[in-house]
Amino acid sequence: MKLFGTCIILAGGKSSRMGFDKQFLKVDKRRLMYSIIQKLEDEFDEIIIVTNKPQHYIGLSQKITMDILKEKGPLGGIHAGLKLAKSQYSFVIACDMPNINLEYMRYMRLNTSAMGCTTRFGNWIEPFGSFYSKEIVPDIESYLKTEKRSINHLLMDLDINYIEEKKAREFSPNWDMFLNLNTQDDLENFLNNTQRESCS
Ligand SMILES: Nc1nc2c(ncn2[C@@H]2O[C@H](COP(=O)(O)OP(=O)(O)OP(=O)(O)O)[C@@H](O)[C@H]2O)c(=O)[nH]1
Ligand SMILES: [Mg+2]
Repeated sequence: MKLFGTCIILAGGKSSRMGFDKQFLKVDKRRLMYSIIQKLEDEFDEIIIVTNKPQHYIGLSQKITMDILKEKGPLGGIHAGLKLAKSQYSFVIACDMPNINLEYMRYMRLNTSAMGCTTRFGNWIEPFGSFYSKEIVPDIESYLKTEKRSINHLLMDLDINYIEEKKAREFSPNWDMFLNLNTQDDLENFLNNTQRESCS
């Protein structure tokens, strides 16, 4: 089995804060999902999209799958993706992340051990833009049998390698590599900032 061949993109959320389904989010008239796929496809042997609307991906060469454990939030998506993954570790990202940093992904890949690698920010961890091992599938299953849904909380009990904030900021001083567009305001700010950058 390959160690790092798989990337999982989560696209099965409710987008309740944004008000429209974020898997169809467009930036500069282009689907953000397609930009994310393009950015990552040379880095991974397989890309798995875990979606609640598979009919919208017909014709794409990526692997499309759905949650097995439904209505459980992102951990349900990670679970379905890891089960299908061909490699031991998968890089897991969200469909609303426009600034994925490939340099940092490669750094994390080199530092992934045991059950995965994620970034720590004080007591918080960044659950997306992290590597997780297939090994954690049974842990997710037993965790989701309880009422709990928090990725942070689950990871506390697992043997994960953490990259500390200081190191991560060398790659992204303002933390924008973890930006995720949850609200209309997030989207507007992002569009304004990128326009400003491209004008300067
Ligand atoms: N497959 C799958 N993905 C999910 C699920 N819930 C959230 N996600 C994805 O997880 C990522 C992070 O979730 P959020 O940014 O909170 O998105 P969301 O849950 O759709 O948005 P809100 O309803 O506003 O919280 C996004 O890529 C979502 O599509 C789920 O139940 N299944
Ligand atoms: Mg989000």
